[in-house]
Amino acid sequence: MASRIPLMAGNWKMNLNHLEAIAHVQKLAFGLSEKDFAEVEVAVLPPFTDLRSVQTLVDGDKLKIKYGAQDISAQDSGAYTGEISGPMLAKLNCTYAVVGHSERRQYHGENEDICNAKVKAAFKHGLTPILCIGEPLEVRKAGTHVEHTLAQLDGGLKDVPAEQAATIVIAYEPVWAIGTGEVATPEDAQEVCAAIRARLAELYDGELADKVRIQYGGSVKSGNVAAIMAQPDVDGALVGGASLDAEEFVKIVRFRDQ
Ligand SMILES: O=C(CO)COP(=O)(O)O
Repeated sequence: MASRIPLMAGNWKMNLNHLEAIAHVQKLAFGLSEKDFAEVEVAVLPPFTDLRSVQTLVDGDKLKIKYGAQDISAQDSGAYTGEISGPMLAKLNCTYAVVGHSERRQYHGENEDICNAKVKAAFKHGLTPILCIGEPLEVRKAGTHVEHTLAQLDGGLKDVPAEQAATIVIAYEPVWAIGTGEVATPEDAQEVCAAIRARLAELYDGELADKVRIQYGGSVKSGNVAAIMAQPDVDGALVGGASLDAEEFVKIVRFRDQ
């Protein structure tokens, strides 16, 4: 099995302004050690308006914290009011761009075609997409959560070449577990993450599937992260609410100690 470096990413969603962002990243930098960064990749995903502040801090203090955006436009530039493009994010040295978060799918009508175009836009500009997939509660109840999630994976990766797909991050986020305190059991997370890896092997090949990092997201906290990370196909967490508390996020990064 390939050795996949765990990726702990904090999705701040629409929280923390650009000044609060600086204080928050400073707390993370203070709390995390060289050992943490040697073992785990740590990333923050702030609102667009915070990215410049985060970049300045990370560059100025040579922090090992990575950062990225919560969304990316499918377009490069032009008359797209309110959109932020891949070239703009690349210019800010972003590493990641989240694509297809369930809140974008739900509130902004993002479908598979849009997510696919955004995945391609991220790769085109040297950003790593974190493609979010996962089922709503009614689908889970109907027992078709694996098929539903894999269809989103297929849609997001349509016509994405292997050399790009090998570097993508997939986040399995069951919608019913997001912000609800209702965490999926470690077995639930493993079932779908294993199915995602198996589908990557079908779409590409086993070697590629072995390299791709698959995160779990949905009510991850310091108290449940270790059991989730113990699953063989879970390579990290996409953390919402708990990532807004610096001490808690540091504990999540140190999941091995929990
Ligand atoms: O949506 C999420 C991360 O992208 C998960 O959010 P919570 O951790 O707040 O449930």
